[in-house]
Amino acid sequence: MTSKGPEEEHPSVTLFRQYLRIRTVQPKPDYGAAVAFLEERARQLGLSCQKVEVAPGYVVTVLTWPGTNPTLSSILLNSHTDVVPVFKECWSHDPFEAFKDSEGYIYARGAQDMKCISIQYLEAVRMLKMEGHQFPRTIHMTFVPDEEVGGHQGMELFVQRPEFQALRAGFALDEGLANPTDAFTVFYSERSPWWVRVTSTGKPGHGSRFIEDTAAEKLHKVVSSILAFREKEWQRLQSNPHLKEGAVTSVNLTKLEGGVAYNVVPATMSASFDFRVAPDVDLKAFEEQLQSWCQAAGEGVTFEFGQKWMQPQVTPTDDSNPWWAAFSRACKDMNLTLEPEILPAATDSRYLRAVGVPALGFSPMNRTPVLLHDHDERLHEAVFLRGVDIYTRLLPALASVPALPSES
Ligand code: MET
Ligand SMILES: [Zn+2]
Ligand SMILES: [Zn+2]
Repeated sequence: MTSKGPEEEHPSVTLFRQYLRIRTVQPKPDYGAAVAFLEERARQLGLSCQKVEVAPGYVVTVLTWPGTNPTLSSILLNSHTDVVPVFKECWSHDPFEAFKDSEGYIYARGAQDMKCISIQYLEAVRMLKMEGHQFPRTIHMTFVPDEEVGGHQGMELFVQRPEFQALRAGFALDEGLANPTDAFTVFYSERSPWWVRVTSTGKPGHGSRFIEDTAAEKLHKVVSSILAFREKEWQRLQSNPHLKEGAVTSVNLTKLEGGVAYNVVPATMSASFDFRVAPDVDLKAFEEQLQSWCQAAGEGVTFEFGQKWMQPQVTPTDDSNPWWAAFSRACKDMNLTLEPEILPAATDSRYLRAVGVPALGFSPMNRTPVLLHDHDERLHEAVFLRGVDIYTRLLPALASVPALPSES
């Protein structure tokens, strides 16, 4: 598939730009418009469309292309419909206009994360159907809400529903990251998000006095311990060229709260941290470490979790995994270089892997800077169209994986 001049835009690109204009932006996404768009795609493609309301106003939309052998497990192509907020004044173009510049770059929130993939799945299925193909395994496309705020009103609930069981997913594809080089990154695991709020309590009083045991002093100690740990992990990453970012634990101090006035020493202060814990870390020992940092700071220092993922899973990337074998073979046939890695961030794949569905995070965007969540998020239309081609090769391979030992 090649891109065309501005006078005759490729219809897949036009569709992509239409989808980008739907304002599914957190914290108040227009999910209704996205669902209506997807229902219309189902109608155009002749696919069944199921809507599962996992929480009031939170609909998971499932488009299904039945396979010829209903005894086999299915392929699940997942994408989320929401996008993160923007700092509009920092963009070169309106982030919800899907402006395309003269070189073919499409600027929009969601251009990389991950409205491109939703449309690439749909367009690949459309092409394959149009060419008259049919595959043994059923292909389900799931479009889920709420991923960008943790998936708690989306995939986390969906995987517990009977409608999810009924899909009989054997393998899933979900989002990954762009790769600025010629290669494509594929993610077989993720770090566990641990969002931790440390609250320190101490003696209040007049801002002019040397008060002992203040909340601020003790919070400072915890912040220092955690930032020292951050530095240690950063050095470990820097000093070992074999380690990729997802293989070490990261942490950022993301919030500081407390205080009422310059001259009043507050009795309470808190600091919030976004930890991303590497999948090989002993989580029990890690929690004990948090505990001991807080204890070492003094009395009255506690912590609570805003998010605490406890089930890191790894999808095998060797030929013992027939899904990996099919995926990597199809990529090899297309001459794509794959770089398998652990995703530094978190996606809905963690919920799928936790219920036993092997999943790979893959965003078919090479020669593209990683711009998700950034200003001027953009994707070149040629890269987008190449991605459609890539799925038209991956889907036949995955949907034709022969019956597994567990399926016969
Ligand atoms: C930790 S919830 C997931 C939200 C987002 N995908 C992130 O990694 O930050
Ligand atoms: Zn995403
Ligand atoms: Zn995101």
